[in-house]
Amino acid sequence: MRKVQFFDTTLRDGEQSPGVNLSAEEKVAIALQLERLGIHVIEAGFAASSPGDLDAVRRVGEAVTHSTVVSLARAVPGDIEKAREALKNAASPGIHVFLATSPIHRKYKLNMTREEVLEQAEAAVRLARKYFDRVEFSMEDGGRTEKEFLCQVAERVIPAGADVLNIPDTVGYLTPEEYGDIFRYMKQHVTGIEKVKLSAHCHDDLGMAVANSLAAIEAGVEQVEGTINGIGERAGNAALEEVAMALATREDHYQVSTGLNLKEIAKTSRMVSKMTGMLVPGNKAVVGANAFAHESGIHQDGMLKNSSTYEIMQPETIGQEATRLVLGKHSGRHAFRDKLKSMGYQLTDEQTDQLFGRFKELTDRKKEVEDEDIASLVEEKWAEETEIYHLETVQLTYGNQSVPTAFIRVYDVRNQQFLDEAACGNGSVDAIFQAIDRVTGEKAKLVDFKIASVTHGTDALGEVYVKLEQDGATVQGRGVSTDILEASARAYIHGINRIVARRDGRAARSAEVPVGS
Ligand SMILES: CC(=O)SCCNC(=O)CCNC(=O)[C@H](O)C(C)(C)COP(=O)(O)OP(=O)(O)OC[C@H]1O[C@@H](n2cnc3c(N)ncnc32)[C@H](O)[C@@H]1OP(=O)(O)O
Ligand SMILES: CC(C)C(=O)C(=O)O
Repeated sequence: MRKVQFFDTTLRDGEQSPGVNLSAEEKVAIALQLERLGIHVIEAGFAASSPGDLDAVRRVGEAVTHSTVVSLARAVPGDIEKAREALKNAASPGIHVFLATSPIHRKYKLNMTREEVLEQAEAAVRLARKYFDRVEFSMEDGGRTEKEFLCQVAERVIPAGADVLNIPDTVGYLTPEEYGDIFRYMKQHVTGIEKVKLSAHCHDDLGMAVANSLAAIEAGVEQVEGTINGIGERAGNAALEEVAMALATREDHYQVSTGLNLKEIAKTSRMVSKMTGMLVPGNKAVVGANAFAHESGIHQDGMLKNSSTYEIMQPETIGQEATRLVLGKHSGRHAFRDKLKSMGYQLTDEQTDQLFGRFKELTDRKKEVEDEDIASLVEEKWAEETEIYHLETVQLTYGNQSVPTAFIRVYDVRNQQFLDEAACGNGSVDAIFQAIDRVTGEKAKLVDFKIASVTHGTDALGEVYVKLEQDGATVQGRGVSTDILEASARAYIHGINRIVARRDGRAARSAEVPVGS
């Protein structure tokens, strides 16, 4: 199978992302991880850009042992000398010389004629070749350059010593077909093209960087350039992890091998995100947090039956934790049952169905249902099975100028009737507890009261614990709700139910409690 090598420029073009500034230590750490990933060429920086970057390029060059380490350089002797100085002790050094070739760049940026560009490109490559065994030459803004001029530049730099010829789509302007055509055209028209590797370097201004890179590979390039997580100047570069996974997953189509250690992808992505401070969006292909997460019931059911129904690649392939079935608004019974089972609950079909209804109600109020939410639902259900008074309504009147008043309606399970009462209190919770005492006819002493958040966010479930005492015996009560006052009422009634059950000799059926593992 044809081989395609990966050129990573996270440490150079990636660092050109606004706000990103990597220390030499960080560059070395990322470079060593890129080497573990099997990246063939690592662009460590732009030695002439600052003494700090020269030092970083030097340190990367000396730390990395297998991959080739290159420095970027403009087509001027000063930059080439700096790259040479930075990489003189590198195990496998190289240089990446560039000069813009497009009419726009020639006219407005460089103020150079075509002939001047040809001469400067050739001279720079000739000098670079004196110092380096591996010389890459890039025709900046090649994507917007006249095709026959690209060929003329190529025919000047190849004899001067370039061994890699890169045609970047610097401003992310081309369509995949147009980009592929450039390489096909050059292969047909450049004398000596077989002596060099052709390379693709794409930017993502129109969201086509990965598609363009793949089109270039189809057109026969042997090297693809990009960055981890697609970071880089403006909208960024081609995301190498996406290119790698497209080639691996669709090997049947592309028919190329990369030799990359794909299992290192997730780790590399996390490291780059952490060190650059550039967060990976959840829906990002391959490495986003949701790339292997399934939320909807129909998909989750399919996944549980066979993962190939909704996954074209496995998270393990990129060294990622297993697929996540996220329980939420769109989940169905299969996924819910699977979750209960994985948490160690053994419930009857009837219990599961009843809980599923509540779970659906909860998902209308809460975006993502976590394991703790499920545990709370199950425990709440069990509490109800031992229930004597069931809370129907809690209603509060509160104002900073008035006495808090609570109205409580409970269902008396034994006598099958609704009971109403109201009471005032020192505060909202006190008013609720006093109204519950009245409606149940019980009098309990509150000895402890704790509030905890079960899950995260403003829509989190709140959990209230109470400890009640009556006639020297204490019981605990627990209530859960997205509203903390409702959770308080539930906890208190739970405690009262236990007091009554105990007094009436009705042993709480705690032995039957399904327990989470
Ligand atoms: C497409 C790319 O990503 S290219 C890489 C872009 N990366 C960077 O620019 C990051 C590092 N850059 C830097 O630190 C600085 O720009 C430096 C140190 C390289 C140069 O700084 P300065 O000397 O102050 O020049 P400045 O950046 O303002 O302007 C660039 C100069 O280089 C010239 N130039 C641009 N590209 C090239 C090139 N490939 N070869 C030769 N000269 C070039 C410009 O025409 C301009 O020259 P002028 O001063 O005669 O008008
Ligand atoms: C230096 C070149 C390859 C570049 O980064 C670009 O054109 O985007």
